[in-house]
Amino acid sequence: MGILEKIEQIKLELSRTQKNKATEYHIGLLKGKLARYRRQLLEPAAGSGGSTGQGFEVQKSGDARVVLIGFPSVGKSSFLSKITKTKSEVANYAFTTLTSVPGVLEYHGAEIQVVDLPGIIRGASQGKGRGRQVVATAKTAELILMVLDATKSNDQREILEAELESVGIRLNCSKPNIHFRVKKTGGIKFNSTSPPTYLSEKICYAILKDYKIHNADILVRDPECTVDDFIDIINEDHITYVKCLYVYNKVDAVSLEETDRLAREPQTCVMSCELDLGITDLVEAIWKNLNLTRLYTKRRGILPKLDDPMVVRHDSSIEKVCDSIHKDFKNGFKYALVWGSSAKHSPQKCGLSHIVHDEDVVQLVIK
Ligand SMILES: Nc1nc2c(ncn2[C@@H]2O[C@H](COP(=O)(O)OP(=O)(O)OP(=O)(O)O)[C@@H](O)[C@H]2O)c(=O)[nH]1
Repeated sequence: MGILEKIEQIKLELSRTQKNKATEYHIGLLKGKLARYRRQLLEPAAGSGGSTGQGFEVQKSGDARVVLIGFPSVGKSSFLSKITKTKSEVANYAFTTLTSVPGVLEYHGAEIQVVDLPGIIRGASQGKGRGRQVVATAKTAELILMVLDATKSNDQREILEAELESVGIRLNCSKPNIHFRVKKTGGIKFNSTSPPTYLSEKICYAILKDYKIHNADILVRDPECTVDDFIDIINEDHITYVKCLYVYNKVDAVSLEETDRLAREPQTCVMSCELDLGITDLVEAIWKNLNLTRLYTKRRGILPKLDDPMVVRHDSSIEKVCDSIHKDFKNGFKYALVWGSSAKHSPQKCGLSHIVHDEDVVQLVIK
């Protein structure tokens, strides 16, 4: 039996099994197996080089990457052509976007790469080479924009969420608070800081046995952790936690009440590409969600260039700043002078571990 059939069989069994206390052990085991097969499906077959020739690859560039995911004809190309310099083909028939069209959004001095992913993740959960690369691209994004059609039912969102979930992409959540370490000897040790509500030692042992892991330390630090969380932790290398903004387009075609209702949902923006509504608010929401830090670098005795910031990730240290200038830069580093909200006094003399804030001014002093 191929992996795809095995996956289908487990999904069928899961849908047929009633959820209750008596079946939770069985369900947990099935979920563990499902995650294992899905992982295998996404791993490139040995010798294939991970590609089928009709590859999909977009070089990462700029300060951050945003990917657009959505069903055909929801308006992804229209949106992309509004916010970026790249012109992409717009047509009123499905599947215009056959290959990816990367564009660059310039905002607050940052260059944000926006990639329109071809189709949805469909192919990937079927183990197709191209779909696999689409998933890999989505996993390198700092933000996913799920573009939805406000005139259609919410099924579109549920289908996309399930697709992303099945390829190991977790939206708007953080890694479960479980410490897990595989060891060479010593058997399996299960501990928790307070009694877990949903996880049991028995189910963790059974799942690990199925994964052929016989020696490991488990420490559950959050009592609300579930079996799904535990499975994510043992498959950690294949799971990516990404922020997602839900974007409802075509609100010109729905009532004001409906637009208002959608706009009030968490992590949601509404827009109409046709009427040019909500686009600037969405761009601002993208910026806020990316949480980038702008730094103005200066030389001694010269005012900083306020129109040309250097952009680094949130919570970056001076070391990261040096690395983004040049990989050897920190070898010659002596100290940094920092002005702005991260400095206790202006300027503060800082070392490599100092964490910078948005709009700080930094002067790097080298030996
Ligand atoms: N009413 C309305 N129609 C829109 C809006 N934005 C886009 N459309 C229409 O929707 C159709 C699809 O737009 P595209 O931008 O090509 O959609 P897409 O998601 O890129 O589609 P694919 O390339 O097939 O994936 C076009 O006919 C657009 O004119 C909008 O805000 N309101």
